[in-house]
Amino acid sequence: MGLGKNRAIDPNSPFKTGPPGARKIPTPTGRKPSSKSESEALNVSSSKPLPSLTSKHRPKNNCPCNQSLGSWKIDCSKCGQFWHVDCVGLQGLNEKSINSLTQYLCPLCYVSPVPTTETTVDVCHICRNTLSLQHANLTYESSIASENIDSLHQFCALLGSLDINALTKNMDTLSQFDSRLKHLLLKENSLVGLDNEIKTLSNLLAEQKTVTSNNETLSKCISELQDDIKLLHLPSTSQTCSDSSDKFLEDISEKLDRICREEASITTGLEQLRESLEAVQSNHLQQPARPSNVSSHHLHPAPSFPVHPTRLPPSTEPEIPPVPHNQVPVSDTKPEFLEQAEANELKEFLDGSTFNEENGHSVISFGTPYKYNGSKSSSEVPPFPDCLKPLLARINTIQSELYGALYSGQSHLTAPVINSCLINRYVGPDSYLPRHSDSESSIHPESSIFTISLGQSSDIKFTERLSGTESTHTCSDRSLYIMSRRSQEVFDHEMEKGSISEGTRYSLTFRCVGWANKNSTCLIGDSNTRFLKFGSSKRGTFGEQMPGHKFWAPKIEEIDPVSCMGYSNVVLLCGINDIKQSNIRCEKDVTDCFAVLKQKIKQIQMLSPSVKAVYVCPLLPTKDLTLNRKVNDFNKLINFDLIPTCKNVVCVGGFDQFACNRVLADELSMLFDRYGRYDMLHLNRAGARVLAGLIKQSVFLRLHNGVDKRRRTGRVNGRLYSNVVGSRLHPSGLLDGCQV
Ligand SMILES: O=C(O)CCC(=O)C(=O)O
Ligand SMILES: [Fe+2]
Repeated sequence: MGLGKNRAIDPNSPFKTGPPGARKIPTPTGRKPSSKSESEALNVSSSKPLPSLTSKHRPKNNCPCNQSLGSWKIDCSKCGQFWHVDCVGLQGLNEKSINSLTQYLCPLCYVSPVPTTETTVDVCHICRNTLSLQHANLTYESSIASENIDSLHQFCALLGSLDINALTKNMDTLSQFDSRLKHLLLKENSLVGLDNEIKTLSNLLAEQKTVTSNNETLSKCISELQDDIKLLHLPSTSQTCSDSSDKFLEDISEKLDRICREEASITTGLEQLRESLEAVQSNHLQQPARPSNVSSHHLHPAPSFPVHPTRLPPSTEPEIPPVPHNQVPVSDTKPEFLEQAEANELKEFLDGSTFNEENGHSVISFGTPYKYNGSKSSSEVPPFPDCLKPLLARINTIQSELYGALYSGQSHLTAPVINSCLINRYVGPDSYLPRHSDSESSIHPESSIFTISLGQSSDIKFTERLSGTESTHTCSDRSLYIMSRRSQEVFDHEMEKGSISEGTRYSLTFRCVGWANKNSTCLIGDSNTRFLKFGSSKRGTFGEQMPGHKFWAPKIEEIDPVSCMGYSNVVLLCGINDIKQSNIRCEKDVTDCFAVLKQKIKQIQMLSPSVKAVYVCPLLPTKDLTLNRKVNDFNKLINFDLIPTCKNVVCVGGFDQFACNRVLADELSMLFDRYGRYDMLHLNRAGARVLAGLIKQSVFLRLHNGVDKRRRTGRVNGRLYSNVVGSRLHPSGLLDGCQV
């Protein structure tokens, strides 16, 4: 044990000759030096010469202080000289600790390399130790430095021998190879798609042939049938005739059955062929075609709706299970919502107002302008008149109650505020309201539409678009009915001619509208979205130009397509909790997780025609390299399968910023989780800020066709946006899959 070596030695230790002492023998109670000679001896700077430390005749059993101080003695492992522990600055050492020392070098034997004992008889021992330590450090550092210099030399030599030109060329070739590979992969994808389409078409054509031959059989059957009928008409001549007529009837019913079956198969075949041809022509393979006039409000007569959404050929895509939309045409009604007096006052006000003619009825508006297709009113809309204000307040109370019930326990959220009123006037049985839905993107997706009826009662007809199911709601005088904005994605409503008899009906329709709702965003994500907040307050991450709502989906299966209904943008950040499960081992398992995500995206698009684009965030890198391999597999599928094959799906770009040395960057992530464990995958607030910026950037770039209007530039943070979001992630070179 080298304890003595590293201990600072008390410079005041007196070195005096004295009576011998023994280690482990405690001396009587210690005392402070009191005599003049003692205090002089303690002063190293005193002119009095130090005792000769090299004296051969120095008695070793006595501490050189020559005092019998009350402390333990310790002997030097080298020279055997005994010292009081106090004299060598080791106060506090007791018998046990002295015995546990394996080695102790006394101040006389501990030799500092610089300066040497020969030159430093007069040098204080502290200085010797300090210098020795510094020297040791220096030696160590210079030994390392020389090693480093060696490697530096080797590196420089290597650099010198490199042919930089050849290297650059090789890099170019490699990157060309890389892009060709991506191109080929893409091509292969679309070739497979085309191949499948051709197969389906040729199958259908084959069926068509059968159809033609079926047609021939059909006409043959019909003529046989006609013959049979003729025969039946012949007068019966014998008894056997009734038997044979039974037989005839049997034959006929059999033939009729056959005809029905064949006719059904012909119709289906033709229908399929037509659908498929349409799909190929319009290259519109996923979304159910939405008739262009559906969203137009108060303008067109009832359009026809496809009963089935157009599907991809069955061999390429699995059938998408339909999602229950959980919506009803009318979510609530209140029969006598208005008091008679209030109703009379309102009627009087409306009878004296000037309305503008529209299709089948006339209108007047108040508050925030509500724009819809076919609207003829000017953009100058008067504020709410005093007689409508109490009604508006009552409706807002109901709106906040509805919102509160929908998002109970989330008191930080603010309910939509009803701010617009459109009043329709219908006069007599010729008046009507064309089939439409109130699905304008300016209407708050989480709000409801409130309609109060005054005067003649009438029927409002609702049609579920996909199934064609119809229902009717009767609106009596002074009543209120409520429709959710979400329900507008799946139901149309109209008032048919003849719905009211002679007289006038007013309908006062209240909505929450605003220009920013056109960019309403539904963010569905896992724990890495926890710091993201909608709202224009200081703490909001997306600002007032991008209002929205956050929904929690830790796993892909928990993404609820219903929550997206009525939003313009859907942002998805989900999947890491799926692929990190221990049963997800190989690429195929990751592909299965991805397939669920793809299916969810299609369901969202099928369910909600308002959704203009689905923005998919690639999975963030984690700090686990093994997990990152699965992350890469998943992200590859997003870029090489999802984006090229799905319309209106955008990959949020710029995620390479989150990685440093192939793992989630420390400065953007949490170090520890709330249990104090090392956190592998969560962004910290700085990371969340970057994430929000990237999402916002993707949404705004697409919204403005590649120009970031917030900065009035095609550049993002001074970099070309194509470098930030596009080219790196999207192999086809399209702007991150954006198909505006
Ligand atoms: O008159 C009604 O009850 C319906 C009015 C309506 O649908 C509308 O204004 O959008
Ligand atoms: Fe409407």
